[in-house]
Amino acid sequence: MAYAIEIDHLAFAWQGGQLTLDIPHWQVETGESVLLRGPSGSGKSTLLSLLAGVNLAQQGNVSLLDQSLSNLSGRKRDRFRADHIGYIFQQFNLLPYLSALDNVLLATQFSPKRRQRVAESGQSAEQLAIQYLQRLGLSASQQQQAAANLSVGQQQRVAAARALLGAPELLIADEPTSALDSDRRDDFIKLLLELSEQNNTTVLFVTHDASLGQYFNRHVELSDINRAAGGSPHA
Ligand SMILES: Nc1ncnc2c1ncn2[C@@H]1O[C@H](COP(=O)(O)OP(=O)(O)OP(=O)(O)O)[C@@H](O)[C@H]1O
Repeated sequence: MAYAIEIDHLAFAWQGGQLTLDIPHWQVETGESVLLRGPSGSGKSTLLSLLAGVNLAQQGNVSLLDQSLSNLSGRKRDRFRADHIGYIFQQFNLLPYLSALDNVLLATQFSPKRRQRVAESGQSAEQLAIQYLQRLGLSASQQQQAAANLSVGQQQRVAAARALLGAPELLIADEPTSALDSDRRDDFIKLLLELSEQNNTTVLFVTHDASLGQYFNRHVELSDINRAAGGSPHA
């Protein structure tokens, strides 16, 4: 069985503090869409920072697509991330002065692999980026606007289009729907999953909202896999 995410004996504490994460074992299979839920402060963003290679675990191993992150140098980790993983962070990390469209195109500018996958689709990166933005509900004129001038909900959609462009094997989303009302949020998630499925992208979606579980193959409570949260792990 191939795993998109595999965690073994992971332990992480912020400096000088108690353990935030103590995860004996956890896996996400290739092709799954998984909702990971936990209340505010339970360590979701901390776990994602380890999956993004922004922070490194003090103990244990995190592998993405069968590649152990701790075996890669910082530079190689950046390359691996750009080539294989799409992220939607809580703060979106858009460049404020670039247009929405140019922000989406950044995904391919930093990754030859993603450019290659776009080329294989028979369309240009720009054509695909425009298609994604359109499907996510941004008009042609909004696509040309600087990211800073878009609403928070629109910025979320730009971040989603950027994460998906170039068909990364894995999409990791950190509560990307908090700025949307519930109808729009449900539409956004359905579309995100539909686009991911078209690209054969595995999805890990992190939220505090359990009502979203219905859209995913699997719903996991962080407290069920994380011993540091006080509960005993079932998985
Ligand atoms: N940069 C940091 N430095 C020190 N402690 C941190 C840092 N980031 C998070 N923490 C601590 O780690 C714990 C888990 O926080 P984290 O942000 O991972 O939770 P979360 O589940 O993502 O919460 P939310 O849903 O509110 O985003 C909290 O006690 C928090 O104070």
